[in-house]
Amino acid sequence: MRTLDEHRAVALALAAPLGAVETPLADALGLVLAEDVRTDEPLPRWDNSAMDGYAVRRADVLSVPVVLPVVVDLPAGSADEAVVAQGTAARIMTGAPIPAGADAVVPVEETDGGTTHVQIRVTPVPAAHVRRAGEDAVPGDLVLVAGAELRPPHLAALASTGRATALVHRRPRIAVVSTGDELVAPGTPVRRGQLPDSNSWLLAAAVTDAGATALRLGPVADDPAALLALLLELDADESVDGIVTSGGVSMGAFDVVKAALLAQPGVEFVPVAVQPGKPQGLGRLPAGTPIWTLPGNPVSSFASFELFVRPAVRRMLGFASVERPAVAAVADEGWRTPPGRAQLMPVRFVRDDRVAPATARGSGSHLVARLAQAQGLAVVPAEVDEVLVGDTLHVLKVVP
Ligand SMILES: Nc1nc2c(c(=O)[nH]1)N[C@H]1C(S)=C(S)[C@@H](COP(=O)(O)OP(=O)(O)OC[C@H]3O[C@@H](n4cnc5c(N)ncnc54)[C@H](O)[C@@H]3O)O[C@H]1N2
Ligand code: MOO
Repeated sequence: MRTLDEHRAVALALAAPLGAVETPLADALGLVLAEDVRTDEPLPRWDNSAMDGYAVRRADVLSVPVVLPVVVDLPAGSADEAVVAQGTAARIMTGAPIPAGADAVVPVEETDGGTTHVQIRVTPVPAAHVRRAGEDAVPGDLVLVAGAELRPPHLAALASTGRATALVHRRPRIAVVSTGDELVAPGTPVRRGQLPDSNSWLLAAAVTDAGATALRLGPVADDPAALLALLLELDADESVDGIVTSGGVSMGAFDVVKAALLAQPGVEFVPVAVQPGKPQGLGRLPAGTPIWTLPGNPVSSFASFELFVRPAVRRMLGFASVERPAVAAVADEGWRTPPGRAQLMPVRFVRDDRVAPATARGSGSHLVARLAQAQGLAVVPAEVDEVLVGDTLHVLKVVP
């Protein structure tokens, strides 16, 4: 059997960052910047007012109250090349360029608000409420660094420099194929022996949640020839960057994924010393598309995606750090773990740094109903046979 860490490394090695494309800001959230971004302009672009009020020469308002004629109105967006001559004022709104001659802004609250003449009641400090050109960044300044994930403030920074697009690593498109004759689409009647397909929804959503685009297919029947044809079609499709399957990879007489791919030289099926998630397959199809074939038990699919597929998807997106954040947490309950296999126990945080199994009967790989309670996966090493109350655990946080 392969160890958990060995298989993680093989699974991750199937992925490389995808090529960089200019992408409209509207589509760029969550993608990874592929170039440094510098500003060509000073930011702000010109001296402007931080307040709605009056631009004045401070020397004219040293003795207050004083009444000045208002020579011009400057709303935000004004291109007026106004001049405030000695003994005059301009009415100015937040963001409007400071007129030549003015060196301070008096907020409207400190005046009578007049439009032809204004009474100024307070002497401003030098340069009061003037936002200087370039005080945020000067031309040539590095604003964003290659490798950054584009979060909302990053989009604001790009827009502020005048860019409508960003050069980012392309978003991967990942096909998700669930297999099994026993599966029916959710919402359709379930006769004895059948069950609703939950894995294609789980995995497609997990792909989306990881930042990629999911192409959800299936459930497909236990017909190896038909499945192989579908997988080869996806492999040949240049818009598909990876394939994830669920089910049909263990020792069953009808294990369709294994049967379909057994003759593929680029794909291997290996038991991994982990519970849940022991039967695993992965590799490349003939045209080079990476494929991860995950076990069908829902908790196995979930844990396998987290450990073996999500990091690869994150690498395709261009992330340097591809792992979930990990925390040390204390076991609030004890449980037995399978000997000789690492365990991925779905856990919830019961108090700040204490965790308990999220599903009633532990890490059973069929316990899908309450998997949604899980906030983390406790990774218990293979050498540990029992978790005791108070033990410190390594927990991958699967929800923010
Ligand atoms: N003799 C052995 N039997 C099994 C072994 C083994 O080593 N020797 N391994 C067990 C382990 S561990 C796992 S995990 C499962 C993996 O089985 P498969 O990947 O072949 O998955 P299936 O047999 O197709 O399904 C397993 C289970 O999950 C349900 N399932 C499958 N797909 C879905 C879906 N899309 N949505 C919801 N539920 C799904 C399926 O009905 C089965 O109950 O093998 C063990 N057996
Ligand atoms: O490894 Mo299976 O995934 O235990 O249930």
